[in-house]
Amino acid sequence: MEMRAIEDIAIGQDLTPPLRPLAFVLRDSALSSHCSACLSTLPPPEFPPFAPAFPQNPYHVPIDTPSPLYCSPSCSSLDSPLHLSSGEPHLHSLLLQSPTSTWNDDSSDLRLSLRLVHIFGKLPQHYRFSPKFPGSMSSDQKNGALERIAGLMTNRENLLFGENRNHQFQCSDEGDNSDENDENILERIREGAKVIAKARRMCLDENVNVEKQDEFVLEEMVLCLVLTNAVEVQDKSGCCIGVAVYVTAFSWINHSCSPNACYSFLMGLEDNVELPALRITPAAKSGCGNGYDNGFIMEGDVEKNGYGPRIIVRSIKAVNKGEEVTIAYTDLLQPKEMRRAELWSKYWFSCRCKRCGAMPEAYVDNAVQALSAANPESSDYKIEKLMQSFDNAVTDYLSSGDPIWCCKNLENLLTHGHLNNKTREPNEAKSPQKLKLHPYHYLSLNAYTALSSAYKVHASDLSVLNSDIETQKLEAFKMYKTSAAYSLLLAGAAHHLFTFESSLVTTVANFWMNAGESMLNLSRSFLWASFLNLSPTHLEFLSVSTQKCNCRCLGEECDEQVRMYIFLLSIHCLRYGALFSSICYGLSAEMNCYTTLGFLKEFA
Ligand SMILES: C[S@@+](CC[C@H](N)C(=O)[O-])C[C@H]1O[C@@H](n2cnc3c(N)ncnc32)[C@H](O)[C@@H]1O
Repeated sequence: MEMRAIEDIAIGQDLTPPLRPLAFVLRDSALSSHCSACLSTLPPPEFPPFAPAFPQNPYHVPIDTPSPLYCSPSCSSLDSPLHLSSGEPHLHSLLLQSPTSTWNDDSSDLRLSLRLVHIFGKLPQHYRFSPKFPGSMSSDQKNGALERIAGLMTNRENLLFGENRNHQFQCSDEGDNSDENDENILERIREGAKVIAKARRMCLDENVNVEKQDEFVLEEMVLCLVLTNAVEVQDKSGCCIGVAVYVTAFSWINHSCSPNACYSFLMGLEDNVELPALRITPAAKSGCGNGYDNGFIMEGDVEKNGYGPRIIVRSIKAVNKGEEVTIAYTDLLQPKEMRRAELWSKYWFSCRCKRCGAMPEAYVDNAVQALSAANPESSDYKIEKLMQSFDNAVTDYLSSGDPIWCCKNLENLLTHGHLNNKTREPNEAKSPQKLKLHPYHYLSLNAYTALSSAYKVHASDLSVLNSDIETQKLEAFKMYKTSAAYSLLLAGAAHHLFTFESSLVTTVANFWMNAGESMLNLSRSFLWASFLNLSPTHLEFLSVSTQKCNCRCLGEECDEQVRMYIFLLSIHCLRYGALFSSICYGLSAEMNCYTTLGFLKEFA
């Protein structure tokens, strides 16, 4: 199934109204920090949020389990009934009985499945299960009709029995360790489905002995449907806080590595008064009778949840009438093999989009793997080692929180490309253990992102912890500058790639906004005061900026000027970012930027 434009559509247009999810849940990690109904951030624990406290309370959840929390009684009354009646409260104790289960890391897919089993049970019969689905894609027809619930593909045949794998392995390289992966996913789904079935039976007070596979087929189907259709819900800062499954108007949109549409979320409970029309339609709809025949359902067709993060799809390229509308399921700045590996491990399909099939390879795919002119060719072995070193530096930073060590390591890798001395290529006596990357290389781009963040974190730690010590303030100031410089470099490098692959617009929008905000914060920093009142011991640092100044001003005035230039540059980056954001997210994104700029007027 695929979705097509019903008319010619210009760039930067809404393709759907904001669609409510069929069901959604928070990730385990966000359960204690966000409201489970409206997803707003909860106050810190000293001021307990609206925790269900007493058994007689209607929003009570019998808990020794990580339970949902709500920001208000109304949010609790919206979400608690579904939470309780789906069997979710029993899930945690069941998972505790199998401490080695991989579902213990995050149970959100299981919780989402439980909610969907409950919701699907209430759908009219014709939506529930369509083994003979009339509108399957032609490649699927070879393998027989697909299993669907409420029109949504379960993909169970593929995930569990690998019916489509033979075809997929022919056109992908992901099959190297496929046997092991196949076993893992099979076991994981079987185990997850059993737990869902048990939680459900406990809730219904039925016999919980679920051992034979045919006793949990429905649960398997729904869990596979979640793995195939669920979308990660991100907050404003891009953090994944939840997962949701949407109606077919969204879920039938296929992936492309060069998509013509993107999506974003609207949080909160309020509904828009004027809703944009749905401008896409299922490809198989014409000739298949009405929408019910092919399972195409809009949110109004099912019992309305009335809450949850709404999703909107927007065009990021002009789309012709009848053209397929596609979105990205993965990070488009990754090289082809990484995208394919991720799509395979997460969704179990081999991408058949034009960018993946392009011969010769698209410029962007070459660029994100480019090595510097010093070593234009190098073995995969060395690149893998370098990749590991980058990963280690970032992982160490995320786990130990030592930004300085991370920055040193990453800069060393970027500048010198040093590999661990012990790392030798097999059968190679003494290879020069260096590998320098091009600034567009995906590892460089990831490193700039990490460096920008790590410098900012360290600068903020320094300025808070040692706010009275002049040298520390100066150090913090330098770090803010370095962080801003890396975010600008990142925006510039990604922008170059965007000029060749316009679907990277969402990425560059975020990078330009980040660069603008970083420089804005730098120009507004109170640390300028200490920079301007430097003692003679710091003159060396001061001279770097004054030497470059052609005006005949005094050092202090000159620094004020530098500050103003940074400020002006930040405005340009923010405006540029806002322009791109308005394509991806609509006018509200642009307005947000101008609100920031409105504030800037006072500052100027
Ligand atoms: C969320 S569904 C999209 C709608 C789906 N085509 C359907 O018929 O319901 C995701 C599934 O669609 C298929 N799919 C999506 N994009 C694809 C692509 N670029 N190449 C191959 N298969 C794709 C895969 O089977 C994937 O698991």
